[in-house]
Amino acid sequence: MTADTITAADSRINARWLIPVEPFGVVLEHQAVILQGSRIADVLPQSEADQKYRTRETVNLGQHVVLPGLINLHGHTAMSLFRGLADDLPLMTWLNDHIWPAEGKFVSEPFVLDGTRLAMAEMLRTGTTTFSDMYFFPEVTAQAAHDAGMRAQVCFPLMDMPTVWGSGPDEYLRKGAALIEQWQGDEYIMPAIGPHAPYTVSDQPLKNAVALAERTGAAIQLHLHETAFEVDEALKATATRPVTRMAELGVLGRNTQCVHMTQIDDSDLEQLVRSGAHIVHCPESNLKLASGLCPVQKLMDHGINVTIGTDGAASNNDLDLFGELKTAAMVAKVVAGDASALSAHRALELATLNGARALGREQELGSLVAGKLADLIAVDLSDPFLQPVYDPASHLVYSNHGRAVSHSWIHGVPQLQDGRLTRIDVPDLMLRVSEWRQQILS
Ligand SMILES: CSC[C@H]1O[C@@H](n2cnc3c(O)ncnc32)[C@H](O)[C@@H]1O
Ligand SMILES: [Zn+2]
Repeated sequence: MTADTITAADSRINARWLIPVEPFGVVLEHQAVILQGSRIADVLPQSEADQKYRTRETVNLGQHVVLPGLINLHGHTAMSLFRGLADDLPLMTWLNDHIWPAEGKFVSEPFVLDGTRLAMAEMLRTGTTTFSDMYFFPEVTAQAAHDAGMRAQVCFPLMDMPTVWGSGPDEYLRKGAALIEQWQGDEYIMPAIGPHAPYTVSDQPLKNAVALAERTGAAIQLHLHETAFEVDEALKATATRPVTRMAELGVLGRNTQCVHMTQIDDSDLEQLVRSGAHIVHCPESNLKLASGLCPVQKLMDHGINVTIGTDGAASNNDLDLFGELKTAAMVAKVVAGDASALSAHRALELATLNGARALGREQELGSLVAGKLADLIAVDLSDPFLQPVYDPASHLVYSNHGRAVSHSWIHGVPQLQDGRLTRIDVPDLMLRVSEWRQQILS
């Protein structure tokens, strides 16, 4: 090998194990990931990398598993500041009697900035590199994510009722269109449309949202069939199931992400398959609010793209996507009556490649393949709670809970190094969080 066959690159990450997600189900050993700028230049055995690359820096991760950064496809990011404020309640009591009054009182631009930073710190510490948000002041969330170097789909809220962000649907759509115009084409921020739910948005704003999505290419994300109550009330009022109403209004399509979907009959299933819509499974929120259970394996067996989200920290009550994967795998097995449902590798796919597909970015994100964007994480398997290692994929889903995530890179930029955040000032953030706590308690 001569010097001119050696390629210069920015960084090299050596890891004991690597799960590329593509091809499916593979665990490689003693691999090197080569980063150049924002992209993965190569993934190859360490012995070959020695011959082929010279890099400015090398990160040696001797007992770690490297995998694509996780994608949390549904949350209300700033609601981290409401974590633990109202527990042990069903959805509509939780919203009507506790959360919506608190939002009316406290949610503002500074609240969203600090709540988003708190959520991003937690997500980065536990392996998430891309998140989706649906909340008030989305322009603040988008800027905060961009400043922190996190990738985010930011869905502006759309509801009939006035809120802290505007007087009603016309204003939300006007501000939302400006958000889309500002951020469309950005590599980090994906602006999107967030109709809250069928029971809070009437037909005309939904039609306007569909028109905006068609005009701009922005995705639509909405809560759908979260509870049996939602479906029963719609049937009583209109004799139509919400999924059917959404299909008739043109809301369901390949660029639509339906969050929750715990209630699915045969006609719903058929319409979901036909539309190509994606499902965002949020098992811990569904369990805590006693909303219901999404039949993940059945949806996947019908070819529907299923992804995963935590929902907000006020209904979860954490943003640890590894914990969510464990819950998803456990619940899927019971719901299907089949212990082989949602295996560890399939669960990892939910939070990586399937999430990327729902965002329309599966060519760029979701797996460790040369040419894709360098969004990746490392999990340290050397701790006693992860020993011995027979199968790293098993440990990631069934034993880890995000505690062992040690490193992450987004767009090739280090975000987490040996468990320390590089771009978020945690002591300053903690002061602000404690001030919010005082204010909310008073
Ligand atoms: C329009 S901004 C988002 C809006 O949604 C509320 N919310 C949070 N979690 C849920 C959920 O599980 N189902 C329905 N609505 C939810 C949040 O408090 C905001 O008001
Ligand atoms: Zn939600």
